[in-house]
This record gives sequence, C-alpha cells and structure tokens, in this order.
Amino acid sequence: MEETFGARLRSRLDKYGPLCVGIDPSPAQLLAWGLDDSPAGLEKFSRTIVEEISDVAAVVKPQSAFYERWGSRGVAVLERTVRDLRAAGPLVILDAKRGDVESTMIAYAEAYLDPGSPLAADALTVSPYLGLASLAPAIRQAHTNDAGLFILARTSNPQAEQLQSRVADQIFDAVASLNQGATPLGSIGVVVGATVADPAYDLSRLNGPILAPGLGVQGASPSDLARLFAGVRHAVIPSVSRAVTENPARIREITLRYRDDCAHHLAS
Ligand SMILES: O=C(O)c1cc(=O)[nH]c(=O)n1[C@@H]1O[C@H](COP(=O)(O)O)[C@@H](O)[C@H]1O
Repeated sequence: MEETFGARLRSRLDKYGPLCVGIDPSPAQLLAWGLDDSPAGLEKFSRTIVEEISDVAAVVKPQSAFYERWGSRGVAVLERTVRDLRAAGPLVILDAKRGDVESTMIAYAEAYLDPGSPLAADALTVSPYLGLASLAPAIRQAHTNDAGLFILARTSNPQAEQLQSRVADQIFDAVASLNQGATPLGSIGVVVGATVADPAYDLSRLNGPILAPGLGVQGASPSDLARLFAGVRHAVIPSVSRAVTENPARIREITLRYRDDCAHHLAS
C-alpha cells in the first residue's frame, strides 16, 4: 500500500521546508519573461520552473486556469507539467477549485485524482459552496488513491470575508472529523489565506494541512504566518506564485529565500 498524501506531505515538508511554489503563467508573467502568450510560452515558462525548483520545493501548485485559456493545447502543457513535476519529486496540488453536484463531482474526482487520468495530481483544490456533502466523491477518491484535497475555507482575497466567515467553522469541523486519527497528518486540507487579518479560528482540531496563499503580490509576508497559525505551524504550507516566478533568472534564489524565511517564522 502506498503512503497517504498526508504522510507524503509530512515527509516532504520535513525534508525540504514549508513552501509551495505556484505556477501561474498569466499573460503578464509571460510578457515579463519575454515569452509569447501562446502554448509554446506556457511550455517554456512551466518547464523552466520545474527545472529550477524541483529539488528545493516541497510542493508545487500549477494554476489550471492559465492553461485552460489555450484549450486542448494548453491542457496538454498542463498534463506534461504535472507529470514532469511528480517525476522530479515535488508533490503537486492542482489548483482547479472544482465543486459541483455529486454526480458531476464524481467526474472531477476521476479527472484529477484517479492515478490513471492524464491530469492525475497528488491533490486538488475544491470549493465547498455546493455543500460539504457534495464533495463526498472527491473525498472517497482521495482516500482510495492516497491523494489529498484542499477545501476552500477562508480564502486570501479581500471579497471573501463577508461570505466565508459565516461558514468557515463548519468547514473546519468537517475536515477535523475526516482527519480524525490520521497519522502523521490527515490528507484533507483547507485553504486559509496568509492575508487574513484575524482568523479567530481554532485550527488545532484539523489534523490536516493548511494551504496558505497570499504571500508576495497579495500582501502577506512570511512574518505574518507565525501569528496567524500559532499552534498549527507545523501543518502550514505557505504558497507563493508571482513573487517567486516573475524573474526567470532569480526563481531558485527567491524560492530559497521564501522557503527559509517561512521555515524561520513557522519554527515552533
Ligand atoms: O487555492 C489557491 O491556491 C488560492 C486560494 C486563495 O485563497 N487565494 C489564492 O490566491 N489562491 C491561488 O494562489 C495563487 C496566488 O498567486 P500569487 O498571488 O501570484 O502568489 C493563484 O493561483 C490563486 O488562484
């Protein structure tokens, strides 16, 4: 039997330090690199990041939207990127934020979490806004395939608070019960933005990973992590995309700097 996603994540974070590098090949990023906004540009951007950081980043998170812009040619680049990353070592969280009625959720779960799928990743971001129970097929698929999920709970964008603050605790309760008894870490994670001013949530019950995007361009810095995630620092995966990848000549250097800064601020 393979190790669970939570176990693989625990050992990768322990070995490489707490950081997820996001691959977000937006038109602006491609332009900054002097690349065409085209599938060939996506390919060069993605391949360069895979080569620069696979041996130093615990986790990598490609953003599906930027590949989907190019239809099947973009998705083909995403497939290669996910496959190359997994072969090189990092765990891959595919950021597609899927969520739908149960029957459709079965298909999303197969598309991203079945090891036989061309887009199979280690974990997927999912949205709970069709009801936590609608995510059941993805949870089943994750458990069957030793994969993981990251459920949006309190996202990094300023528009999120009014809606999400009403339901975030329900999501944390559900995730806590899904991860009960898992060692060394559950495979069902949550997303809590590093930009959140005062979360006031008890995250210690989760027994699962916390993906924390929002570092860099969205305004959070590694020093925010310690206060925000006091008591659960060992389970945090800080995530940064544009701030690490905007200059192709400095990807590795800036990745190492973020990684070491995050490790410093998350040391318990
Ligand atoms: O699920 C995510 O990764 C995510 C959740 C969230 O709350 N906020 C957030 O920014 N993200 C994603 O993380 C990335 C952030 O990119 P940067 O702002 O360039 O670091 C984007 O791909 C977002 O879609």
